[in-house]
Amino acid sequence: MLNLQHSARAGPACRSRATTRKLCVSVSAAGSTYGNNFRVTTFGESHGKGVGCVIDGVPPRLAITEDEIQLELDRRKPGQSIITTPRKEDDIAEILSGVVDGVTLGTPIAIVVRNKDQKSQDYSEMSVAYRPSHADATYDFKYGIRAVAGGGRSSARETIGRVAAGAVAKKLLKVIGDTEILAYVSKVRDIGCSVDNGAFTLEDVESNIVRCPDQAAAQKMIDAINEVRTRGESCGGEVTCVVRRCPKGLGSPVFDKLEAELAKAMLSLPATKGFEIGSGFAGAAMVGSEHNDEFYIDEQGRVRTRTNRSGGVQGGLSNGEDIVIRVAFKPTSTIGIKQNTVTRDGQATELRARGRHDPCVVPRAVPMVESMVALVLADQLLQHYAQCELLPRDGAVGADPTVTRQFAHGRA
Ligand SMILES: C=C(O[C@@H]1CC(C(=O)O)=C[C@@H](OP(=O)(O)O)[C@H]1O)C(=O)O
Repeated sequence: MLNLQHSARAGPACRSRATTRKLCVSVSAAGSTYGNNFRVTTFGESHGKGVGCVIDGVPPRLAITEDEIQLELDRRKPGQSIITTPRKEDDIAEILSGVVDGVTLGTPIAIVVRNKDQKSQDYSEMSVAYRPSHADATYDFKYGIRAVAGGGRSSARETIGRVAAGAVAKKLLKVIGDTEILAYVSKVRDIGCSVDNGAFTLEDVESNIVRCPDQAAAQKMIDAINEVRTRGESCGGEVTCVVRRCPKGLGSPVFDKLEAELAKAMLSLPATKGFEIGSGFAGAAMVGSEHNDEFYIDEQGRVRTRTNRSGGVQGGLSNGEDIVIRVAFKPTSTIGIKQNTVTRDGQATELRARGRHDPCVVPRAVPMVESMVALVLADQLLQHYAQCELLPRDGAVGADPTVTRQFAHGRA
């Protein structure tokens, strides 16, 4: 039985039958699992005992170590620089199952990170009043209860499970197709940058604390974040992600088109408000002959496109060109500026939030974006092999010889 309340008032105080419509529906398991083949469930709250993930469907005999997972978690962890939340966590990953002597068994992989530096007293005002534009209010509307301290699962801390699972997915994609997934901060407020999407490296991204390979722009971005931070304010930005050497044919028409899956994955990250692929919204102003990516055959006999306004996806399927996406993140909603809000029992009030928060989420969002892209691609890779690579092909020029040959020879 599901109660749909039409009023914005919620919680135990609001149980009026007059405002309640009752529907009989079957309630399915909700929200914390992504993927059908490479299937990831994240668990844990920001101020609970720990957070992590369970990954089911990882192929057996994949080499993966805790160090490889830790490398990604270190890029995501709080307290890493002056422009991130000062909460101090080491975020040490423990693999509990599914891996023996650094090799996957094909059984569920469980990874846990224990929480250590919770300061739950910072949330006393927020137990009474909702933070404007935070998940506080909507979690209460939906569930009638919420983990006040740290925001529970609405905290960016939940993304630890995604990043840990993403490290495994990245490794799988690297081994199968030498696929590389790299993201960087491409905008903070209105400060953009100039980066060659075909050439930047992980070292370029990690060469400064804001994670923008354009050093001059990076300094302006850092200054802008510091300026809002010292005022108790926050600001937004954009992350660009590039996938190099993505196998052709990933994505599943019609509802699971690759860009649809990528959009869902990106917009499931905290604080996201926009998604673009290839030409994105700018494509709406072009004519067809400007926008189309003309085909040609390269020196290795592969079907390529000369331009990449499609962003590596055509007809919902990867075409082998670089996948290029952009994700917009809003300003962090928890700020140290007094704002109007309401209490849980319906009184107008003001709130100046205390606690430790990111003045801008994009520097730490970089590994989160890469991880979610990896989860989408790994899931679609397994789906593709399950359906499309069992029977021989007729040698059409569009087939992907690299990936198909590796698979056929069992080198994965
Ligand atoms: C702890 C992390 O980020 C947190 C994200 C966050 C929020 O509201 O999203 C609020 C803060 O939590 P706390 O008040 O417990 O310090 C951040 O520090 C993390 O990402 O690991």
